[in-house]
Amino acid sequence: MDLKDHIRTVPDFPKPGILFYDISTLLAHPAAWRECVNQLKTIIAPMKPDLLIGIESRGFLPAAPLALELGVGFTMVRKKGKLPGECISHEYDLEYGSDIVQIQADAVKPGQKVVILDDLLATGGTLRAAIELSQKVGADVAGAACIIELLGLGGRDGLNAPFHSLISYEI
Ligand SMILES: O=P(O)(O)OC[C@H]1O[C@H](OP(=O)(O)OP(=O)(O)O)[C@H](O)[C@@H]1O
Ligand SMILES: Nc1ncnc2[nH]cnc12
Repeated sequence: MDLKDHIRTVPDFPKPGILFYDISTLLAHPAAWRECVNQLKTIIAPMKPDLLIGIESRGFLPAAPLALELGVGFTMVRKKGKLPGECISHEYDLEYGSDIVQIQADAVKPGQKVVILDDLLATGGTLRAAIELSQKVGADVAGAACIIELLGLGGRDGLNAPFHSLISYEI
């Protein structure tokens, strides 16, 4: 099965000139979504993670079922102000300005081996921030994976962890 057959592209979303890669159609097709989770499992199981980390919000979608499949916990990296209790923050640069991601302070035990998931890698800024945040709270980041990788933006080059993607597009 070709997962690309189940990714919808939407021109000019969320702004003119952006071609949006929409995984809604993949999620809506149980067999294709099962195949996607299986492919992620094949890549991630050999890393033997203790915990999976999903990046808000579309990263939660592959990370949560995969954690169940692997029999490990799942935790969330979220935008600032969304998580209750004590949180650790990491600020990162955007094209214009900056943003802050957070994780709960007790979400990762020191030295725990984690794998970080998102739906899509573009510039890599979001995943890079999640990797750095995870390392800040003491995680051993064994790897990171996305369903979709947009090539030509150098996204994977700035990542301080082994990176895997299931499908890629030249943009
Ligand atoms: O590699 P980058 O250039 O950082 O872009 C990729 C990020 O952008 C999208 O998230 P978005 O901020 O749209 O949030 P969402 O998942 O809540 O829709 C996507 O889900 C990744 O997290
Ligand atoms: N082109 C794109 N499609 C979907 N999600 C994205 N996140 C960043 N760029 C994106």
